[in-house]
Amino acid sequence: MLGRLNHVAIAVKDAVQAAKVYGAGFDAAISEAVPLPEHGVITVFVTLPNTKIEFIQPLGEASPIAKFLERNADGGIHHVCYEVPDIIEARDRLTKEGARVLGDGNPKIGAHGKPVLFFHPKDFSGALVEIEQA
Ligand SMILES: CC[C@H](C(=O)O)C(=O)SCCNC(=O)CCNC(=O)[C@H](O)C(C)(C)COP(=O)(O)OP(=O)(O)OC[C@H]1O[C@@H](n2cnc3c(N)ncnc32)[C@H](O)[C@@H]1OP(=O)(O)O
Ligand SMILES: [Co+2]
Repeated sequence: MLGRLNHVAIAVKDAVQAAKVYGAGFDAAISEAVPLPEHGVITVFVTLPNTKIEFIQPLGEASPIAKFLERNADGGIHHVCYEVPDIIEARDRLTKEGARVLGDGNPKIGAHGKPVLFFHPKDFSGALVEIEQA
């Protein structure tokens, strides 16, 4: 049921600035900054051969990453995103195992135009986990 590692997200104050060193230092492909108001973030993606780095910057007053950045002023690894073949089946299996799905439990469309869900970090050894419909 577990697919590819779709991305590793790093929360930062300035996503464009944070991605610069990846472009200049690694000659990596950097996306445009994309605001996702429904998720309270601006995203900038760095493409790797086998996954992506997702830089996320707070957007709006109620950004879910605001407190994370208060705790980690220089930024920090925020979440990992795994692809799953069937997001509803994955949600139901994980909640049956006791993992707490965040929000109302219904998938929302994420940065790649696919349904996504998040699970509480306390149920995944301190790591915030996102799943994305492959
Ligand atoms: C979907 C678009 C895009 C995509 O890829 O497609 C994105 O990924 S958008 C990403 C931004 N959206 C989200 O992160 C949604 C899910 N996140 C949340 O709902 C919150 O961030 C939440 C509930 C995980 C934490 O919110 P907050 O920090 O405001 O809550 P607390 O301060 O009460 O924290 C509770 C507890 O969890 C620890 N914590 C918080 N964030 C993380 C984290 N990223 N990794 C690990 N642990 C985290 C925090 O330290 C608290 O622990 P405690 O021991 O109680 O102090
Ligand atoms: Co993400």
